[in-house]
Amino acid sequence: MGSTVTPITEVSGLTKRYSDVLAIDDVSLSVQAGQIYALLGLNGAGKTTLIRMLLGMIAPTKGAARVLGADVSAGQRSAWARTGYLVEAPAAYPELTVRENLHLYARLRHLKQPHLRVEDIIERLALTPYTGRRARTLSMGNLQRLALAKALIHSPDLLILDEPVNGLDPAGVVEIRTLLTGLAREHGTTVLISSHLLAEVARLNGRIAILHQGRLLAEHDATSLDQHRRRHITVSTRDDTTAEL
Ligand SMILES: Nc1ncnc2c1ncn2[C@@H]1O[C@H](COP(=O)(O)OP(=O)(O)OP(=O)(O)O)[C@@H](O)[C@H]1O
Repeated sequence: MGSTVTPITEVSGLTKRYSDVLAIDDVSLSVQAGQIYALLGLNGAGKTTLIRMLLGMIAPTKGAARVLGADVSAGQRSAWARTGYLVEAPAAYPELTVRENLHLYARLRHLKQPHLRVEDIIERLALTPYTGRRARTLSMGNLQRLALAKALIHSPDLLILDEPVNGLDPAGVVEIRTLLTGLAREHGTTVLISSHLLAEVARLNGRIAILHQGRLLAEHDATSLDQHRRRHITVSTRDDTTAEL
């Protein structure tokens, strides 16, 4: 038996141009099963653009991306059933309660035993006190939790999260970190996450890809980043100053 392991996500020469802006510039990377892979970059680095291409929401200008065996760059949609995602602002049906929203998502995903899944995910995302609240009355942090619950409701093999801790208080950030590392460790879930916070992604103990002005500058294992480098990784910004990520 061969021991070749197919990456969960494989990106090769991926490029996205918006008229004169090269949002993603010839990016190649691969994400292995069960890995936590963080895209780290400043505002405008291209994180959301890359994630949207991986989800098949936008087509690349050039290059290829395969996700869970599907050629998403060519419009194949088969990865959707095994992928959970959260991209940009969390969205929910504003007039439905937290529980009603989750039941709706469970139906959209054709889940068996939707009631059990909904109750389980409510507990795991600490949404129990809010189940009867309409989504429009939730705080930003709890709306973010609801969006994560939606992303996880079908126990996906791959979780793609664009800045998932935005809007969460410090305790919420720790909860989400614990949830993500637990999913990867105990369930083998692959997590692809974007962030502009180096300290936060370093704590996930996965692989970190530094994205800047659309280019993938470097990849590091979080464990190999010592405290000094964690504090001092800087990149040149467009105006030639440096900024800490
Ligand atoms: N639809 C679009 N039309 C034109 N330019 C776009 C479009 N979407 C993104 N861009 C540009 O592409 C670049 C990358 O944007 P992107 O949103 O991917 O970055 P980001 O790293 O996710 O930033 P942020 O952290 O602020 O969300 C930016 O210069 C942005 O202005």
